[in-house]
Amino acid sequence: MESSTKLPVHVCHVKKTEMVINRLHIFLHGIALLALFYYRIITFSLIIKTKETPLVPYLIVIVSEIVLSFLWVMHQLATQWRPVKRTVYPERLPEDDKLPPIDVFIFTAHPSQEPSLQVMNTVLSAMSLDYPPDKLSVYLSDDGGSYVTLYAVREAWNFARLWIPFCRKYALKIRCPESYFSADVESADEKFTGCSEFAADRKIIEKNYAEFQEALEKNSVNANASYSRNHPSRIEVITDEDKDSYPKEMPLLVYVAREKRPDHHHHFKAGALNVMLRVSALMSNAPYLLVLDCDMYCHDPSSARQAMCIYLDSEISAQIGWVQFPQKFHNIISEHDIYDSGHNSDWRGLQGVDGLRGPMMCGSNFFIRRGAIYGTDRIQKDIDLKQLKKSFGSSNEFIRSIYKNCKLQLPEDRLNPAGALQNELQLLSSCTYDNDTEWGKEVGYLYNTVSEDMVTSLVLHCRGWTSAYVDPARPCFLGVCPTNLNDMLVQQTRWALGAMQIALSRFSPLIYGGLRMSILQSMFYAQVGSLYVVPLCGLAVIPQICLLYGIPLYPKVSDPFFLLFAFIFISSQFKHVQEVFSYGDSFRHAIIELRVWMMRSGASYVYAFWEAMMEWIGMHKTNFVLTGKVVDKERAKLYEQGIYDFQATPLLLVPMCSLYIFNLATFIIGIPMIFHKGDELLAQAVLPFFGIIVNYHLLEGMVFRKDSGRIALSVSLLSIAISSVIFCCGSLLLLY
Ligand SMILES: O=c1ccn([C@@H]2O[C@H](COP(=O)(O)OP(=O)(O)O[C@H]3O[C@H](CO)[C@@H](O)[C@H](O)[C@H]3O)[C@@H](O)[C@H]2O)c(=O)[nH]1
Ligand SMILES: [Mn+2]
Repeated sequence: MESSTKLPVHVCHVKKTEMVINRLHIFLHGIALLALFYYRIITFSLIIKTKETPLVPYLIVIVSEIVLSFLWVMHQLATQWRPVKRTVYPERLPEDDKLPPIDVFIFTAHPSQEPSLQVMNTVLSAMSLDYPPDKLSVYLSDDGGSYVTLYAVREAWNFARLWIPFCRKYALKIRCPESYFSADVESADEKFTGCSEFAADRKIIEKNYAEFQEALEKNSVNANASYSRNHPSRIEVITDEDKDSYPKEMPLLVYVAREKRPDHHHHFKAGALNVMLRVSALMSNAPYLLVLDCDMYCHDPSSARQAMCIYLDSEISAQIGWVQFPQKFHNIISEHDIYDSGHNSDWRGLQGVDGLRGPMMCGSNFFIRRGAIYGTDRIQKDIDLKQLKKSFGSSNEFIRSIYKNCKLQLPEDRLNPAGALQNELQLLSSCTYDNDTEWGKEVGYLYNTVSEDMVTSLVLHCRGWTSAYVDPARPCFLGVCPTNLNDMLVQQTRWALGAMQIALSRFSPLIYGGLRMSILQSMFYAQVGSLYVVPLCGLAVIPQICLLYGIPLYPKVSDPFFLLFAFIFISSQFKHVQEVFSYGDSFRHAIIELRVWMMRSGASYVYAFWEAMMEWIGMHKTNFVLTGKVVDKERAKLYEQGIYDFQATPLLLVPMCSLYIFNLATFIIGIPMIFHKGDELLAQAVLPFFGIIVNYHLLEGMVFRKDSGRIALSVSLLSIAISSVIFCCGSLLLLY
């Protein structure tokens, strides 16, 4: 024991080889970019004098190169400067009685878009985490206020009474029932093969699970009708008939539906999170919280202990605000994740930013310190109650809970809240509680964006909190991600919109963050994807038009500067492939990432840019469009075969198809021109050629495919019309 207490619970290694490669690349590529801008300044001043090339297209290309270089600098410096890898040793933690309590928050918003069986699996997996049950409380936030969900959570509690003891008795590695029963038994519990007691227990549980599943399915028939946007709040501790005692082996399970009224803005998930903070403060008030989306279950039951390795590491514990685990997905096929919905590039980036002051919160799968999110460390010692109420709202009980210093002094009637406690809970979950307080502005999760996780992380990092990224070999959490084009683009639109909303707000990363935290860290938040729409014009439209008219925008092949452009292009592609390889992915995956990035730019980023601008000038109100979670068997088949499913809304398809057709047409029509002026126009021919090859699947979808997932003829025709419009408008620019 003596020696084990001396061993570290957590070690952080700098990935030295990668760091050297990254910094060398940043240095060389950075110099090349400086040389490029030198070239552009020289040639631009020449053009002004000679007037041989139209100014406007040339300027658009320069602006595009500036934006692209800006995004490159933000990305490289923030995510590649100091990549690290953490290792944790939960077996070296102190005994269970010394571990701090944890409150788990799970969010669901719609009973039919988020099937209750999936949600309950998340609830059950969280309840069976390998953590002392008296120190674990699980809260389910139901934004749909649905009786279908309430019924499901009660049934889940009944099933948990069997499930949790079973998990503990056999120390199961998989504690999400759905995945346990669908997993290959050999791999799930190989140590018990041949054990008759285990086989008998398992059979009983399996039968009970089947009944539970059936009950939920029956009850879900009216799921859609049970969704409500107009309901009072409802907070219920789930127990059996005997409300006076709570089984010892069971963590507390609480159902929370906050009040919703049609004429109130509910601030999406951030609003729900803030209600959960307040409600849980009166019920269990754990100092640490685990936040989970309803589609993200706990796969490795040791995640809470792994997180505690960071929080209890005395060298860093005082500053650590949150511990983020990656989101990994059980519904993707890694060999052909054709929509890149595993987002491996994002997780690679988090390894990098973890070497600075830590990753952002990614909405789900993170443990956070309650005090950090309240901002309690910023409260002055002599502050009076009136001021506290201005920040935290009118509830005395809630304010008292802050000063209980997260000690568990639980109300006696919490299993069946009535009287004063019930009144307080109703107040704290009412839709007007936030009014005229600091909730959503300075306290709790911040509002006014659909990326509440990003802006809240930014502000907490600015307040001096750090964070840690733990990515063990066995995923701690597994979820569902989009496996069709439509859902992927809708999700990307929301994320890009969120980042753009933040950039246009008072929390604009480079200004707000740059002044308050390390500049490299603030660069992480400044990677605003929707800015890619600018280089999209500069690289996918203007050079192509100029190609047709024989107007060169890049140096001649015989000019030494041509090598510079070639170097920049090749070096960035090679670096990308190197990053993909070092994360353990294939070359094919690198191409998919490139292709998906182009599709996002040609669809999601365009709309996100537009919507954010419209909102900024007050012409539009954004909404949180839930990511699809219901699997359509027909469409799933296409995904399993690695074939793109173009049954997406035409709004998303038309911009990218128009750009594809435009590039294809300009390249083909431009071939004689390339032969005629190859020396001057080679670079301009490479651009459309590259786009056509990388996005060949679009051509397949429009022309060669006959199945139901092809691109509809109407979309192709509309895209041809729009590409002609692009050509005409672009040609007009050549006049200037
Ligand atoms: O008004 C709302 C809207 C959403 N949710 C919940 O928020 C979660 C995330 O929604 P989902 O549709 O699954 O979106 P994703 O795109 O998968 O979510 C990612 O992106 C979100 C920010 O855009 C983050 O909040 C998530 O944690 C992150 O996983 C789900 O549990 C929802 O039930 C609510 O509780 N209330
Ligand atoms: Mn999700």
